[in-house]
Amino acid sequence: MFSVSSVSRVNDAAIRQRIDLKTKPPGSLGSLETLAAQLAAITGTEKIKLQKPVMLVFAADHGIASEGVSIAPPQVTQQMVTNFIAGGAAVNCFCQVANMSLHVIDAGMLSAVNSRRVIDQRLGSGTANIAISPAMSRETAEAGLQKGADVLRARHQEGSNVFAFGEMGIGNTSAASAVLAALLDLDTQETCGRGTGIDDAVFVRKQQLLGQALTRHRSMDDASDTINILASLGGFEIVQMTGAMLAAAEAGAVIMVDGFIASVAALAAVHIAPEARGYMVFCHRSEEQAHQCILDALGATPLLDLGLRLGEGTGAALAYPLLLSAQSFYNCMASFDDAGVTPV
Ligand SMILES: O=C(O)c1ccc[n+]([C@@H]2O[C@H](COP(=O)([O-])O)[C@@H](O)[C@H]2O)c1
Ligand SMILES: Cc1cc2nc[nH]c2cc1C
Repeated sequence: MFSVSSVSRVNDAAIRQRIDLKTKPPGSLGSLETLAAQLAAITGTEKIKLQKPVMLVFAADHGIASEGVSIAPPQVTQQMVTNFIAGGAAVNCFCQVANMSLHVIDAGMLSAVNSRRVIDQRLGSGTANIAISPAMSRETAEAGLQKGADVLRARHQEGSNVFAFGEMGIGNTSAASAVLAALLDLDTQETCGRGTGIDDAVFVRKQQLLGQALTRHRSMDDASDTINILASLGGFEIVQMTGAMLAAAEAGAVIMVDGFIASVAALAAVHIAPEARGYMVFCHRSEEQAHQCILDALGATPLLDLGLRLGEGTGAALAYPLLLSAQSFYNCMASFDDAGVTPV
């Protein structure tokens, strides 16, 4: 379904040398040097070229939300989508600062919003309750991967080569924690977190429900197959983000991963096509406790650590200026020769 090539390593030495010849002690720009090297390998050794940055926010609802596993009721998903298109959410503010264009995708909310500013990619009216039955059929999960890929390819054709991934979905930390447990063969006690900020009693109930979901899932045939995991435990936004990330990697574009839920989609994408990992920039460390399991599994050090746990793509929008700074120093900073600086 996806044909992803590894990020080329042939110019690694030239990229490293170019960074080392800039007017600074070697390594003194720290993680920004690693980031610049990655962006150069993806977009061009001579010059990093980040073009038309796009934020894609995938929204969907979750059957398990009916169990009260969030601080908010499911209607908030749609209310926040209305807020996104009105320009009033945190992600709108940060995209404006970063000069990123924001696109909102209805991947399957309880009901559609009547607006041409929402991209309709509905896979249904929310998933089934994963504690009781599969979230969706395998066919729906496959259609979701395809729909996610379609929206990405359309933006890529318009000239974008850097894509940030955010989401909105009441109950989606439950789905993401369940998918994570299945992908990494962990216990749901390790992957369950507090999402929007649930109290102790709700947390215990959420752990119980996720345990039930995993027991149900593990009794299925081919329970370790990634698409089966997404179908059984995932969400419509998670599966579409996975497809869109795979299409971005296929197109040779930069993938900016936001918080916990987007990182679970990234992990699923890497399980489907390991080559996709090289295109991914992990933008921030989420407060959701199991985020670290994903970062460890993918060998990722996030750019920011601000204690965020909002989602929406906020951490990715906040990180985009760092990508621009990496681009700027790589493309514009003088070399020792250019500037006549002789450190030894
Ligand atoms: O991405 C994250 O790191 C993150 C961590 C906690 C919560 N969220 C957001 O909060 C919602 C999910 O939380 P919950 O408690 O409803 O499962 C969903 O809309 C996410 O965007 C997002
Ligand atoms: C208000 C609100 C805003 C959000 N944005 C992302 N997830 C959210 C969850 C809630 C509850």
